[in-house]
Amino acid sequence: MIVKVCGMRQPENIRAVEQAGADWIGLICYDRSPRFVSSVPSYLPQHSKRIGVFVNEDYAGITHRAHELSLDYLQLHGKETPGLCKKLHEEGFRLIKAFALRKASDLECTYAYAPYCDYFLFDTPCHGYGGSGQSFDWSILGNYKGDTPFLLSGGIRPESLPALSGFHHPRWAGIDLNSGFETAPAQKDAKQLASFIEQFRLLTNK
Ligand SMILES: O=C(O)c1ccccc1NCC(=O)[C@H](O)[C@H](O)COP(=O)(O)O
Repeated sequence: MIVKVCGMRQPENIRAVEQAGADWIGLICYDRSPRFVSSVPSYLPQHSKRIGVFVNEDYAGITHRAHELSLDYLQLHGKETPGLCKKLHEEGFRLIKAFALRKASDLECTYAYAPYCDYFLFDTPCHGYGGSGQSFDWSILGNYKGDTPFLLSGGIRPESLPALSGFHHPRWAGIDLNSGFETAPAQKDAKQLASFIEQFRLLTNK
């Protein structure tokens, strides 16, 4: 299972979260977020994959930051079109498309993105696009019949372990952690994360 820790910014905290066992570390490239990464941190993940999170950014803006931060994956978290995903995919970028799920029919639009995306990320609808700390009804995912693997996101916190151990889906590939492990915006509790990640791996056996 992939464990992504999103919304990181501070160099020493990035290093600590990497050592805590995060497979992927998310850097928010959206200037309206309290977790916005405005410049290049003096330490960037060396072992964890680097994920850049974008909201309704244009092609030039995305590719500029992808090169600047040497991103491994681009997470598109807004209303990006399948056409933009196609263009980025054809340029060799690896993509994660995020979808906010309110109801089962919200899954229908995911299929148009499947040819261009390596992963989907299913999150909670909210005003600011992400990092809300709220979870959504995971039972909706029983209706997801696609082949693209997905990360479960939105409001996952230390107390979520029992619910995660009861969640099953053939395309479930990992979890995305953010505000549930924060001491301040973009500042994560690395000790709490290390303990959670260890227990999650034991529970899911992966
Ligand atoms: O984290 C943000 O501030 C953010 C802002 C705008 C778009 C996306 C954002 N975060 C992306 C993520 O992948 C979050 O981890 C995801 O929304 C879950 O966050 P949380 O509910 O706090 O666990």
